[in-house]
Amino acid sequence: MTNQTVIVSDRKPILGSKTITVSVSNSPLFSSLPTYFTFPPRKFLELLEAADKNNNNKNNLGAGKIASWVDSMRDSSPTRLRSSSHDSDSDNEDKASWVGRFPSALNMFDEIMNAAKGKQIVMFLDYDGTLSPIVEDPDKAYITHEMREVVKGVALNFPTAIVTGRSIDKVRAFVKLNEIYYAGSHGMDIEGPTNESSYGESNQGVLFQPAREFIPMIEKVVKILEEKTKCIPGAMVENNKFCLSVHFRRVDEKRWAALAEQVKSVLVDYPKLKLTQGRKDLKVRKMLFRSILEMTVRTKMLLRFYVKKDKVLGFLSQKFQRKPMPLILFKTLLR
Ligand SMILES: O=P(O)(O)OC[C@H]1O[C@H](O[C@H]2O[C@H](CO)[C@@H](O)[C@H](O)[C@H]2O)[C@H](O)[C@@H](O)[C@@H]1O
Repeated sequence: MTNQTVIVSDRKPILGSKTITVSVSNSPLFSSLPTYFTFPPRKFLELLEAADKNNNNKNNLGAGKIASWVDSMRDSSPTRLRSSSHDSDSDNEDKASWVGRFPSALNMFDEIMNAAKGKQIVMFLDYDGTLSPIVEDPDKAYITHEMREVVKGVALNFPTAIVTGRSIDKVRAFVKLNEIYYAGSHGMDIEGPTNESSYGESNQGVLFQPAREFIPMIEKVVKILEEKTKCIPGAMVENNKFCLSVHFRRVDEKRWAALAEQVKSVLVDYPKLKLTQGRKDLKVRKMLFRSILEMTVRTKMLLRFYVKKDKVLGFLSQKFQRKPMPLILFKTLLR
């Protein structure tokens, strides 16, 4: 029997409490998982980790890299220093350019339906900037009632997962739906629906937590970073359980480079943690796990949609090996 880091929890929705670790193969609990969510074998994770180690000390970033992060962070979404009219002008220009670039899912409806014949459609939804607007305070990124109902409706028809960098507890507290999968901490924490759903399967909080042993390290780094960055007004460190984010959005742009330098200097002592740039945040995590989540669905019998970011792009992919095709999905519904 192969021992995998899959955990079956008796935790209740929203507030996690106790967990127990089980071996997965031949487990009746595991076999109750819908077949479209199978997890990669431990060996696969180990191979990825080995590849990661060979990727020579990525946190040893030069000044050039920090400068390019700062530039791309500036471009990633409007900053608080710009006026609101500028924001809406640039948003409109941006929207016009991406609308022109990608096909509309509605115009391709028949093709999508043809592609879906005999397959199970599965939905992957991003949270921040997709189901909720991007806001300055990450603790206030609320989903509207209308959007919650949309997600619930989707989940009643298709297996639906929210994939996010946040911790599951935080995103679940926002979304408050039991019918969906939550993949928190960039896919390092996966939990199934906690009640019966209309697509027939019932799970009781099945978790996949391949980086569990890193929790103490993340907690330590959160504390160090909080201490180190407290002299920079607006800087915020968010503990996402298996990873963390350092938020720049409320920091004066003139201090971004200094903040990035501080983060980098802490990470030098933690070569197992990777530093990547997000939308006005720097993320610290063990590996790029989101792609692992995407690879968990390995059957050709699926048609997968990814709905990501405020541009509301959907990514349609029939086979996990193939590069997903971007298309505009639910343009009016989700904005
Ligand atoms: O799942 P991702 O798309 O990679 O993003 C994960 C991060 O989302 C949240 O931050 C983002 O949204 C915030 C609220 O709108 C915004 O203030 C922040 O600037 C954005 O980066 C979350 O707070 C982070 O922990 C996640 O890493």
